[in-house]
This record gives sequence, C-alpha cells and structure tokens, in this order.
Amino acid sequence: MIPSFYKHWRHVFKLDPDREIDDASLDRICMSGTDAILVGGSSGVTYENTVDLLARIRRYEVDCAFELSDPACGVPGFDGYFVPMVLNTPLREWMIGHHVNALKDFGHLLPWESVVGQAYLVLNPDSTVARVTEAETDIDSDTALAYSHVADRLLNVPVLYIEYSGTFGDMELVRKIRGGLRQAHLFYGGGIDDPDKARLAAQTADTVVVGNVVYRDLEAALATVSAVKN
Ligand SMILES: CC(C)=CCC/C(C)=C/CC/C(C)=C/CC/C(C)=C/CC/C(C)=C/CC/C(C)=C/CC/C(C)=C/COP(=O)(O)OP(=O)(O)O
Ligand SMILES: O=P(O)(O)OC[C@@H](O)CO
Ligand SMILES: [Mg+2]
Repeated sequence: MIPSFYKHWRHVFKLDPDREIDDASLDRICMSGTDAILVGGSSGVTYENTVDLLARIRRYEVDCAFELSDPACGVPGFDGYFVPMVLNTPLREWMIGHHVNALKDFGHLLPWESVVGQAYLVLNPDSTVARVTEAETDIDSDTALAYSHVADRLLNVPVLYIEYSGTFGDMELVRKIRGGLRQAHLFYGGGIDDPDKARLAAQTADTVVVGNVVYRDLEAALATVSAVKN
C-alpha cells in the first residue's frame, strides 16, 4: 500500500533545520491551523539539527513529515518521509543515483509504510535546489507538461512537486499540469508570501507549501493558512 498520510493536506509550512526559529514563532506556526509541518532544506541539513527541530515540533499535535535531501539524516519519529527525485536534472545522481546508494546502505531500515517518493519539477533557476541539481529550468510549457505526464502516467509517482522555491510561479502552467494529472497528488511551493498568492496557489494545487516567508515575515506567513483553507 502506498502511504496516504499527506493526501488531506491543503496547507503546509516547510521549516528548514538549518535556519533559526525561536520558540514563540514555532508555537504560532504549529498552532496556526496548518495541516502539517514539512521539515527539509536543500543544504546544511544534518542529523543533529533535524533531531532538534523534530523534538521541538513534537510538543504539538500537528502532522510532521521529513523531506530527505541526505541519506545520513534518516531521523526516526516523523509521521512520514518524502524522498525527492528531480525530473529535470541532467545529473543522474539527483534523479536516481543517490537513492540507489542510500537503499543499498539503509534499505533494510526504512519504514516503508510511511515513505513516499516525490518527483520534483524545479522551475526557478535562482533557487538553491536548481543550482545544486543543475536543473534545466528554461523549458517551455509543453516540455513542463511532458515532464508531468512522464511522472504521473509513466512512472506513477504519488507526488508531483512543482518547485519555484524563492519566487512565485506561473499559476497558468501549474493549472495546466494539474488538469493533466491522472493520479499524482500535486504539491506547489515557491514565493507564497501573502494571502492572495496563497489563494491562487490553492486554486491550482492539491497542497500548498509555504517556506521562506516564515523566517522573513511571520505575520504574512500565518495569514496564508486561512487563505488556503477557507
Ligand atoms: C530510520 C529511518 C526513519 C529512516 C528513514 C530514512 C529514509 C526514508 C531514507 C531514504 C533513503 C533514500 C532513498 C534517500 C535518498 C536521499 C537523497 C540524497 C536523495 C536525493 C534528494 C534530492 C534530489 C535532493 C536535492 C535537493 C532537494 C530536491 C531537496 C528537497 C527539499 C527542498 C527543495 C528544499 C528547499 O530548499 P531550501 O533550502 O529552502 O531552498 P532555498 O534556498 O531556495 O530557500
Ligand atoms: O520558500 P518558498 O519560496 O516559500 O518555497 C517553499 C518550498 O517549495 C521550498 O521547497
Ligand atoms: Mg528555503
């Protein structure tokens, strides 16, 4: 059975173990009415800073999942685990290579009932994830759609993640992609920093991910919750 713990999530905050958040702010995030906290980052994530953040989030009842970007950070105790694979990278390791190595080493330890593969389509060239994976972000909408069909219809991925980390994306494209999906659940993340953007994203994606604004403007971040959920 493919895990389904994330399927009712409409709004998610993504918290980065490599960034500071004080207790009062974390309290407001966890009590905000969001559906889940997704722990993850594209650099500087360690076993130690992940354990630390998880322990602090666990004071609350909110769902908490981990998006792995390093096999050495397999911290137990999350409600679920996402393993990203980047569709539009020319570097085999970010699509499948690290994953094969990690499964050779840790496959027997994995809590498979709560592990979900995520196919990332990375579309902001200035994001860390685009730089790290050398993602081919300069693609037209037909190519982006074709990627989404490969992920959804040929690979049958459970989650397709349209990633504009750092900038608000092309909602028309996201809408087209969503309309063409047969079975994948669509995550959208990138540049959501006010209720209007959150609402637009919520109209196009199944799950809306709000990240960096948490660290820049907490009030603006909190305002995205009701915009998505109402
Ligand atoms: C015992 C136990 C509980 C174990 C569970 C462990 C487990 C499930 C292990 C899985 C094993 C496995 C197959 C691991 C693969 C690991 C691996 C290296 C995969 C590659 C992942 C990958 C493609 C990483 C590239 C970067 C990426 C897509 C990161 C995702 C998160 C992301 C985009 C965050 C945004 O980053 P941010 O830092 O916020 O970026 P900005 O600077 O733009 O803000
Ligand atoms: O940080 P932002 O731009 O909100 O993006 C959220 C998330 O998609 C990052 O992986
Ligand atoms: Mg970030």
